[in-house]
Amino acid sequence: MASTMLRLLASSVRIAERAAEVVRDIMHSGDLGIIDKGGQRNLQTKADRAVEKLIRASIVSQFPKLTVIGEEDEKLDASADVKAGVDPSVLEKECALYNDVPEEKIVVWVDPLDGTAEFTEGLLDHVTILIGIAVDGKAVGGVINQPFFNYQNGKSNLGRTIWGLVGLGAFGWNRTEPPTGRKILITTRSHSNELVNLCLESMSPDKVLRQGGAGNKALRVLEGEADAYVFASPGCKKWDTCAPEAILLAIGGDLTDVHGNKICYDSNVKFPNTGGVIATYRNHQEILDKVPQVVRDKLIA
Ligand SMILES: Nc1ncnc2c1ncn2[C@@H]1O[C@H](COP(=O)(O)O)[C@@H](O)[C@H]1OP(=O)(O)O
Ligand SMILES: [Mg+2]
Ligand SMILES: [Mg+2]
Ligand SMILES: [Mg+2]
Repeated sequence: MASTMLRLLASSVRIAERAAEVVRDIMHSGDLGIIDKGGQRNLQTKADRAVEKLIRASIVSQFPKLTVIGEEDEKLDASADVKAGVDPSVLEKECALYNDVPEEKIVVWVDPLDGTAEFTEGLLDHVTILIGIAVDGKAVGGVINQPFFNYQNGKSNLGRTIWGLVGLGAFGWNRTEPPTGRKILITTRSHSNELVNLCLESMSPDKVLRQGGAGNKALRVLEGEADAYVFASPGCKKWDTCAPEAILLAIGGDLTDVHGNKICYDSNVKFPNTGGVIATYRNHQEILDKVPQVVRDKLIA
Protein backbone atom coordinates (compact mmCIF):
# COMPACT_ATOMS: atom_id res chain seq x y z
CA MET A 1 0.00 0.00 0.00
CA ALA A 2 1.19 3.53 -0.82
CA SER A 3 2.58 5.64 2.04
CA THR A 4 0.37 8.03 4.01
CA MET A 5 2.19 10.90 2.25
CA LEU A 6 1.35 9.68 -1.28
CA ARG A 7 -2.22 8.85 -0.29
CA LEU A 8 -2.61 12.31 1.24
CA LEU A 9 -1.27 13.93 -1.93
CA ALA A 10 -3.43 11.75 -4.19
CA SER A 11 -6.43 12.74 -2.14
CA SER A 12 -5.45 16.44 -1.95
CA VAL A 13 -5.20 16.66 -5.75
CA ARG A 14 -8.80 15.42 -6.09
CA ILE A 15 -10.03 17.57 -3.18
CA ALA A 16 -8.49 20.66 -4.81
CA GLU A 17 -10.18 19.77 -8.11
CA ARG A 18 -13.54 19.43 -6.35
CA ALA A 19 -12.83 22.75 -4.57
CA ALA A 20 -12.13 24.39 -7.94
CA GLU A 21 -15.63 23.40 -9.11
CA VAL A 22 -17.06 25.10 -6.02
CA VAL A 23 -15.04 28.28 -6.75
CA ARG A 24 -16.24 28.34 -10.38
CA ASP A 25 -19.88 27.77 -9.34
CA ILE A 26 -19.75 30.64 -6.82
CA MET A 27 -18.13 32.91 -9.43
CA HIS A 28 -20.86 32.09 -11.95
CA SER A 29 -23.61 32.62 -9.36
CA GLY A 30 -22.59 36.29 -9.35
CA ASP A 31 -22.98 36.56 -5.55
CA LEU A 32 -19.50 36.48 -4.01
CA GLY A 33 -20.62 37.40 -0.45
CA ILE A 34 -17.57 39.62 0.15
CA ILE A 35 -16.52 40.37 3.74
CA ASP A 36 -13.72 42.82 4.62
CA LYS A 37 -11.56 41.19 7.33
CA GLY A 38 -9.80 44.51 8.05
CA GLY A 39 -6.33 45.72 7.05
CA GLN A 40 -4.97 46.17 3.54
CA ARG A 41 -7.22 44.55 0.86
CA ASN A 42 -7.92 41.68 3.24
CA LEU A 43 -11.11 40.20 1.85
CA GLN A 44 -13.02 36.96 2.22
CA THR A 45 -15.73 35.60 -0.11
CA LYS A 46 -18.28 32.77 -0.03
CA ALA A 47 -15.73 30.76 -2.04
CA ASP A 48 -12.99 31.16 0.63
CA ARG A 49 -15.43 29.93 3.30
CA ALA A 50 -17.01 27.07 1.33
CA VAL A 51 -13.71 25.74 0.01
CA GLU A 52 -12.02 25.75 3.39
CA LYS A 53 -14.96 23.78 4.84
CA LEU A 54 -14.74 21.27 1.99
CA ILE A 55 -10.97 20.80 2.18
CA ARG A 56 -10.91 20.55 5.98
CA ALA A 57 -13.76 18.01 6.14
CA SER A 58 -12.35 15.94 3.29
CA ILE A 59 -8.84 15.71 4.72
CA VAL A 60 -9.94 15.09 8.31
CA SER A 61 -12.41 12.35 7.30
CA GLN A 62 -9.59 10.36 5.67
CA PHE A 63 -6.63 11.38 7.85
CA PRO A 64 -8.07 12.10 11.32
CA LYS A 65 -4.71 12.20 13.11
CA LEU A 66 -2.97 14.94 11.16
CA THR A 67 -3.22 18.69 11.85
CA VAL A 68 -5.01 21.01 9.41
CA ILE A 69 -4.51 24.77 9.63
CA GLY A 70 -6.52 26.96 7.28
CA GLU A 71 -6.62 30.69 6.58
CA GLU A 72 -10.33 31.15 7.20
CA ASP A 73 -10.47 29.10 10.39
CA GLU A 74 -13.79 27.50 9.42
CA LYS A 75 -15.19 24.95 11.85
CA LEU A 76 -15.24 21.28 10.86
CA ASP A 77 -18.51 20.67 9.00
CA ALA A 78 -19.64 17.04 9.26
CA SER A 79 -22.23 17.56 6.50
CA ALA A 80 -19.68 18.61 3.85
CA ASP A 81 -19.26 16.45 0.73
CA VAL A 82 -16.10 14.47 1.44
CA LYS A 83 -16.15 12.00 -1.45
CA ALA A 84 -13.54 13.52 -3.74
CA GLY A 85 -11.62 10.26 -4.26
CA VAL A 86 -7.93 9.85 -5.11
CA ASP A 87 -5.87 10.75 -8.17
CA PRO A 88 -4.46 7.48 -9.60
CA SER A 89 -1.51 9.21 -11.30
CA VAL A 90 -0.19 10.24 -7.87
CA LEU A 91 -0.57 6.74 -6.42
CA GLU A 92 1.40 5.29 -9.35
CA LYS A 93 4.54 7.13 -8.19
CA GLU A 94 7.07 5.70 -5.81
CA CYS A 95 9.00 7.66 -3.22
CA ALA A 96 10.35 5.63 -0.30
CA LEU A 97 11.54 8.77 1.55
CA TYR A 98 8.20 9.16 3.34
CA ASN A 99 7.34 5.51 4.04
CA ASP A 100 7.88 5.95 7.78
CA VAL A 101 6.12 9.29 8.26
CA PRO A 102 3.03 8.72 10.44
CA GLU A 103 -0.10 10.83 10.09
CA GLU A 104 0.53 12.45 13.51
CA LYS A 105 3.67 14.17 12.21
CA ILE A 106 1.96 15.86 9.26
CA VAL A 107 0.71 19.46 9.26
CA VAL A 108 -1.45 20.56 6.32
CA TRP A 109 -1.56 24.30 5.54
CA VAL A 110 -4.66 25.28 3.57
CA ASP A 111 -5.28 28.50 1.65
CA PRO A 112 -8.76 27.81 0.26
CA LEU A 113 -8.51 30.76 -2.13
CA ASP A 114 -5.29 32.63 -2.73
CA GLY A 115 -5.61 35.91 -4.60
CA THR A 116 -9.00 36.78 -3.10
CA ALA A 117 -8.65 40.51 -3.88
CA GLU A 118 -8.03 39.64 -7.54
CA PHE A 119 -10.92 37.13 -7.51
CA THR A 120 -13.30 39.94 -6.51
CA GLU A 121 -11.90 42.10 -9.34
CA GLY A 122 -12.31 39.39 -12.00
CA LEU A 123 -8.57 38.73 -12.46
CA LEU A 124 -9.38 35.05 -12.44
CA ASP A 125 -6.07 33.54 -13.51
CA HIS A 126 -4.40 34.97 -10.38
CA VAL A 127 -6.57 32.73 -8.19
CA THR A 128 -5.29 29.42 -6.79
CA ILE A 129 -6.24 26.85 -4.14
CA LEU A 130 -3.25 25.86 -2.01
CA ILE A 131 -2.75 22.67 0.02
CA GLY A 132 0.72 22.49 1.58
CA ILE A 133 2.08 19.48 3.48
CA ALA A 134 4.76 19.87 6.15
CA VAL A 135 6.74 17.33 8.19
CA ASP A 136 9.10 18.34 11.02
CA GLY A 137 8.45 21.99 10.17
CA LYS A 138 9.57 21.58 6.54
CA ALA A 139 7.42 22.05 3.43
CA VAL A 140 7.59 18.70 1.62
CA GLY A 141 4.42 18.34 -0.44
CA GLY A 142 2.15 20.74 -2.26
CA VAL A 143 -0.89 21.07 -4.47
CA ILE A 144 -1.65 24.25 -6.40
CA ASN A 145 -4.94 24.27 -8.29
CA GLN A 146 -5.65 27.12 -10.69
CA PRO A 147 -9.46 26.95 -11.12
CA PHE A 148 -9.66 29.42 -14.02
CA PHE A 149 -6.54 28.40 -15.99
CA ASN A 150 -7.41 28.82 -19.70
CA TYR A 151 -10.51 30.90 -18.98
CA GLN A 152 -9.60 33.40 -21.68
CA ASN A 153 -9.15 30.66 -24.32
CA GLY A 154 -12.67 29.24 -24.38
CA LYS A 155 -14.23 26.85 -21.91
CA SER A 156 -12.42 23.60 -22.73
CA ASN A 157 -9.70 22.48 -20.33
CA LEU A 158 -10.69 25.02 -17.70
CA GLY A 159 -8.47 24.75 -14.62
CA ARG A 160 -5.41 22.67 -13.82
CA THR A 161 -3.57 21.11 -10.89
CA ILE A 162 0.16 21.25 -10.21
CA TRP A 163 1.50 19.02 -7.44
CA GLY A 164 4.91 18.11 -6.12
CA LEU A 165 6.81 16.18 -3.48
CA VAL A 166 10.39 16.91 -2.40
CA GLY A 167 12.55 13.98 -3.52
CA LEU A 168 10.10 12.98 -6.27
CA GLY A 169 9.46 16.03 -8.49
CA ALA A 170 6.57 18.25 -9.56
CA PHE A 171 3.92 17.55 -12.18
CA GLY A 172 1.33 19.41 -14.25
CA TRP A 173 3.37 22.44 -15.37
CA ASN A 174 5.33 23.57 -18.42
CA ARG A 175 8.47 25.67 -18.37
CA THR A 176 9.60 28.05 -21.11
CA GLU A 177 13.30 28.53 -20.42
CA PRO A 178 14.10 32.27 -20.24
CA PRO A 179 17.25 33.79 -21.78
CA THR A 180 20.24 33.62 -19.40
CA GLY A 181 20.91 36.74 -17.37
CA ARG A 182 17.36 38.04 -17.64
CA LYS A 183 15.96 39.56 -14.43
CA ILE A 184 12.18 39.84 -14.41
CA LEU A 185 10.80 40.16 -10.88
CA ILE A 186 7.20 39.48 -9.89
CA THR A 187 5.46 40.97 -6.87
CA THR A 188 2.15 41.99 -5.33
CA ARG A 189 -0.39 44.19 -7.10
CA SER A 190 -2.72 44.76 -4.14
CA HIS A 191 -0.49 44.72 -1.01
CA SER A 192 2.35 47.01 -1.99
CA ASN A 193 4.14 49.50 0.24
CA GLU A 194 7.32 51.59 0.25
CA LEU A 195 9.56 48.78 1.47
CA VAL A 196 8.23 46.37 -1.17
CA ASN A 197 9.02 48.91 -3.89
CA LEU A 198 12.38 49.91 -2.46
CA CYS A 199 13.52 46.29 -2.39
CA LEU A 200 12.53 45.77 -6.03
CA GLU A 201 14.18 49.00 -7.21
CA SER A 202 17.45 48.18 -5.53
CA MET A 203 17.61 44.89 -7.45
CA SER A 204 17.80 46.78 -10.79
CA PRO A 205 15.36 44.47 -12.58
CA ASP A 206 14.76 44.39 -16.35
CA LYS A 207 11.05 44.48 -15.54
CA VAL A 208 8.64 44.18 -12.58
CA LEU A 209 5.39 42.24 -13.05
CA ARG A 210 2.58 42.93 -10.59
CA GLN A 211 0.09 40.09 -10.13
CA GLY A 212 -2.07 38.72 -7.33
CA GLY A 213 -1.62 35.57 -5.26
CA ALA A 214 1.40 33.79 -3.81
CA GLY A 215 0.47 30.56 -5.60
CA ASN A 216 0.12 32.32 -8.93
CA LYS A 217 3.42 34.14 -8.58
CA ALA A 218 5.24 30.92 -7.67
CA LEU A 219 3.79 29.38 -10.85
CA ARG A 220 4.99 32.36 -12.94
CA VAL A 221 8.51 31.68 -11.59
CA LEU A 222 8.22 27.92 -12.14
CA GLU A 223 7.05 28.34 -15.71
CA GLY A 224 9.74 30.90 -16.59
CA GLU A 225 7.69 34.10 -17.01
CA ALA A 226 9.46 35.66 -14.03
CA ASP A 227 12.89 34.95 -12.55
CA ALA A 228 12.09 35.72 -8.91
CA TYR A 229 9.07 36.40 -6.71
CA VAL A 230 10.11 39.16 -4.32
CA PHE A 231 7.80 40.37 -1.51
CA ALA A 232 9.50 42.48 1.16
CA SER A 233 6.47 42.51 3.47
CA PRO A 234 5.15 40.43 6.37
CA GLY A 235 1.75 40.12 4.58
CA CYS A 236 2.07 36.49 3.43
CA LYS A 237 1.19 33.73 5.89
CA LYS A 238 2.32 30.10 6.18
CA TRP A 239 -0.67 28.86 4.12
CA ASP A 240 0.40 31.17 1.26
CA THR A 241 3.92 29.73 1.01
CA CYS A 242 3.84 26.06 2.15
CA ALA A 243 2.52 24.49 -1.09
CA PRO A 244 4.50 26.83 -3.40
CA GLU A 245 7.69 26.18 -1.40
CA ALA A 246 7.32 22.38 -1.54
CA ILE A 247 6.69 22.45 -5.30
CA LEU A 248 9.65 24.77 -5.94
CA LEU A 249 11.94 22.64 -3.76
CA ALA A 250 10.79 19.50 -5.58
CA ILE A 251 12.18 20.85 -8.88
CA GLY A 252 15.36 22.39 -7.44
CA GLY A 253 14.03 25.90 -6.81
CA ASP A 254 13.80 27.64 -3.45
CA LEU A 255 11.56 29.82 -1.28
CA THR A 256 12.90 31.60 1.81
CA ASP A 257 12.51 34.86 3.66
CA VAL A 258 14.58 37.90 2.55
CA HIS A 259 17.43 36.79 4.87
CA GLY A 260 17.63 33.39 3.19
CA ASN A 261 16.13 31.64 6.23
CA LYS A 262 13.91 28.61 5.73
CA ILE A 263 10.29 29.14 6.78
CA CYS A 264 9.09 26.88 9.61
CA TYR A 265 5.72 25.14 9.14
CA ASP A 266 5.31 23.50 12.56
CA SER A 267 1.75 23.57 13.91
CA ASN A 268 2.66 26.02 16.71
CA VAL A 269 4.35 28.75 14.59
CA LYS A 270 3.04 32.29 14.17
CA PHE A 271 1.13 32.59 10.91
CA PRO A 272 2.80 35.65 9.26
CA ASN A 273 6.01 35.26 7.27
CA THR A 274 7.55 38.22 9.07
CA GLY A 275 10.81 37.93 7.12
CA GLY A 276 9.08 38.43 3.75
CA VAL A 277 9.25 36.04 0.80
CA ILE A 278 11.71 35.36 -2.02
CA ALA A 279 11.10 32.50 -4.46
CA THR A 280 13.25 31.41 -7.38
CA TYR A 281 13.67 28.55 -9.84
CA ARG A 282 17.48 28.98 -9.94
CA ASN A 283 20.17 31.35 -8.56
CA HIS A 284 18.40 32.05 -5.26
CA GLN A 285 21.52 33.42 -3.59
CA GLU A 286 22.03 36.02 -6.34
CA ILE A 287 18.64 37.53 -5.53
CA LEU A 288 19.21 37.30 -1.76
CA ASP A 289 22.52 39.16 -2.16
CA LYS A 290 20.64 42.09 -3.71
CA VAL A 291 18.27 42.62 -0.75
CA PRO A 292 19.23 46.03 0.67
CA GLN A 293 20.22 46.34 4.34
CA VAL A 294 17.27 48.62 5.14
CA VAL A 295 14.90 45.83 4.06
CA ARG A 296 16.79 43.24 6.13
CA ASP A 297 16.60 45.56 9.15
CA LYS A 298 12.85 46.11 8.81
CA LEU A 299 11.80 42.50 8.18
CA ILE A 300 12.73 40.66 11.33
CA ALA A 301 12.52 36.90 10.84
N1 LIG B 1 -1.34 42.65 3.75
C1 LIG B 1 -1.97 41.50 3.51
N2 LIG B 1 -3.13 41.20 4.15
C2 LIG B 1 -3.75 40.03 3.92
N3 LIG B 1 -3.32 39.07 3.07
C3 LIG B 1 -2.17 39.32 2.43
C4 LIG B 1 -1.45 40.53 2.60
N4 LIG B 1 -0.36 40.49 1.81
C5 LIG B 1 -0.40 39.30 1.19
N5 LIG B 1 -1.48 38.59 1.56
C6 LIG B 1 -1.84 37.22 1.14
O1 LIG B 1 -0.77 36.73 0.35
C7 LIG B 1 -1.18 36.57 -1.00
C8 LIG B 1 -0.06 37.08 -1.89
O2 LIG B 1 0.01 38.48 -1.77
P1 LIG B 1 -0.19 39.41 -3.02
O3 LIG B 1 -1.30 38.87 -3.85
O4 LIG B 1 -0.45 40.75 -2.46
O5 LIG B 1 1.12 39.29 -3.71
C9 LIG B 1 -2.44 37.39 -1.11
O6 LIG B 1 -3.20 36.94 -2.20
C10 LIG B 1 -3.05 37.20 0.23
O7 LIG B 1 -3.59 35.87 0.30
P2 LIG B 1 -5.22 35.64 0.18
O8 LIG B 1 -5.67 36.19 -1.12
O9 LIG B 1 -5.28 34.16 0.28
O10 LIG B 1 -5.79 36.34 1.36
MG1 LIG C 1 -7.01 36.22 2.66
MG1 LIG D 1 -3.28 33.54 0.27
MG1 LIG E 1 -6.72 32.93 0.95
